[in-house]
Amino acid sequence: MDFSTQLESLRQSLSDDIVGHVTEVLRNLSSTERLNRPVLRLELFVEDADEQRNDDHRNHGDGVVHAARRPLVSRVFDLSGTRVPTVMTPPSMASSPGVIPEPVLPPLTPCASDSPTPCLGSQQENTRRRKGVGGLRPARHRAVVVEDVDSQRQMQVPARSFPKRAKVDDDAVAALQEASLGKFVAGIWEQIHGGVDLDPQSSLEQWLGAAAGSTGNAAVRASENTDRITPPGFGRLPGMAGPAEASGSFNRSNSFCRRVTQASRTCRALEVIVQARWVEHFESYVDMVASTNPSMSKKKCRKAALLEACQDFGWAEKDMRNRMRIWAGYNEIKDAGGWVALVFAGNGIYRLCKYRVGFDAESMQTLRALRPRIEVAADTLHPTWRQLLVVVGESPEPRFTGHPHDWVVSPCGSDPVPLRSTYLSRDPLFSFQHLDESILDASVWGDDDPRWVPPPPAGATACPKKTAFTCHSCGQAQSEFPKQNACYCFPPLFGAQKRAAVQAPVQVFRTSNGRNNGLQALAPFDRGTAIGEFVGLVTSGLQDVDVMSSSSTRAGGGNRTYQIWQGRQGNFTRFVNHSCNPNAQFQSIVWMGLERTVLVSKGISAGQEITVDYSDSYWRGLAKKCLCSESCCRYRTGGL
Ligand SMILES: C[S@@+](CC[C@H](N)C(=O)[O-])C[C@H]1O[C@@H](n2cnc3c(N)ncnc32)[C@H](O)[C@@H]1O
Repeated sequence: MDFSTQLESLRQSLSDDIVGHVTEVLRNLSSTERLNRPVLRLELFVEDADEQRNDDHRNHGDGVVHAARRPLVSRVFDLSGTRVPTVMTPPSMASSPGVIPEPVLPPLTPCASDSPTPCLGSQQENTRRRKGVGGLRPARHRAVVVEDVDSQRQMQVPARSFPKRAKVDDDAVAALQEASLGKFVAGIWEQIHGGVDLDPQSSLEQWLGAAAGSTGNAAVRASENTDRITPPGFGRLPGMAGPAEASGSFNRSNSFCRRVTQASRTCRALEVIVQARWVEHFESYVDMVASTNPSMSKKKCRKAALLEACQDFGWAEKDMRNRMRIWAGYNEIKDAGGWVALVFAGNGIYRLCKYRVGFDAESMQTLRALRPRIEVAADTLHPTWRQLLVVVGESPEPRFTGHPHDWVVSPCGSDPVPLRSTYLSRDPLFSFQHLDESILDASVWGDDDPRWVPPPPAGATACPKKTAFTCHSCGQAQSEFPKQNACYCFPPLFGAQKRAAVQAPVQVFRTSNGRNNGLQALAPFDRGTAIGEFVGLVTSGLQDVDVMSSSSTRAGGGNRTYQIWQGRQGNFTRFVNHSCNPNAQFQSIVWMGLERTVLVSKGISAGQEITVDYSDSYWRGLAKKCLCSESCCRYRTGGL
């Protein structure tokens, strides 16, 4: 019997006997009653003890992760009654121990109906069925700071463990792969959301400035600005300067290199759109030659045009043909995905058009359906990108203006519609202000932010640097300055890696099954990755509207409860729907003394809807049916 057959047979017998016993015993343990959905994760490994000593070197020199290092058995059993299908753990996750953190959404009270408009009700426990209420702005009887909101429709952050980050698979063998349309589209989203600057005017200035700086040639100095653009002494490495100078010189080099890179990126986009347009010129010229020479075959007309082009370009016919084939690919992409797909294409476009893997009618149809969505993202995040199109005679006017999430896109490719229009039937006064940071409801809190968590007394911290703020999770120093910050729990939301200009790659989309809007991931989010902070109005005392309810500990002890309401102000986390089998969850964290709520991925692929579990406290007594369509749906017949 070979090794893999032996493993399979061992796996079978272990699964059926041992697992059955353990599950039965645990099912009756009273300690599991405290868990919402207790699960047992069982992982068995067979390992070579010698090999374990070299644990960091799991790639055995042949680039292959040996089968024995993967779990022999890896299964998750639902102890609440339902057996969850067997999950084979991938090698990269093989070492993550423990139970899968279940997404228990903080008792976020669901947005009653899809209307973000709240109504206030009594603060007493209300157990009868409620109807979702739409209507006017929330009226507060009185701005009351409640210490403990005991009401439904309040989301709370679960006191659960944070979904661990996926382990980087160091053993993965890097292999060159041919580009496919899927990768091409992923590259477009990456370009758009990655902070690339495609403003032709500034790029040109930067390019000239860079050229002047690097050649020292006065003839190419862009302007008197050149000295500002090109860092003095770029040819000198920071190590050659004294420590005092090194940091400043490094920062200037970073900025210079970034600007040159962006300028060359813009030039590349120009090159591709011009080449795509040239193909149209060529075809049009061939048609013209054919119409003026009716006796010539089409083939001969093409050949004549080709030879003429070869002469003008100064290239051999073979080179010209090879290039034309790739440029024709650019043109096909432009026809399906629009100019935007070319401008924001990464380097992958060359390989895609060269090898044409998956370059078929179906792929082009997919790209056609994506085009309006890509345009929404490009127009709103890079409002000047269309100025590049002037070179190919197209209008520089954006089609979509405003914030990226002012538009609701459709998976089928129909035109995006304004966000507001999707709420007007329920709430004629609907408006939504996009926030980067939560704002404090001064009528309730004055300037006393209830999210403030006092730092521990000096000396009580495990942080060696003894800075004022330490992370409650990792115990490391928190700072907005890269050199002082040692907490990397929530990049890119907080701390040194925070990139304010970069928007999370998500879009608000129209759901097809009556849930109004939802949030879709455009790029994958690894398990444990922070997607965004739940921001809105920090207030208190709202009833019968969807709010995130949290409480912080006062300096002198005791809790105070506050709510974050996203009805009129907030960010994209406002559009996350509930699922009984969610792929994200909310997590409470403290960043530099302020409690924050973060939407964290449990493992999300590009194109998936992002969902969380609103929890029982959200659905309890609610006259609404869950439409998550999961087989494990708990509320398909309505609230509990
Ligand atoms: C926080 S909002 C989510 C965004 C919302 N779909 C929208 O268009 O504004 C919560 C509301 O979405 C709807 N919703 C979310 N998940 C749902 C689900 N699984 N089934 C039915 N309705 C859901 C409910 O109307 C709920 O009040």
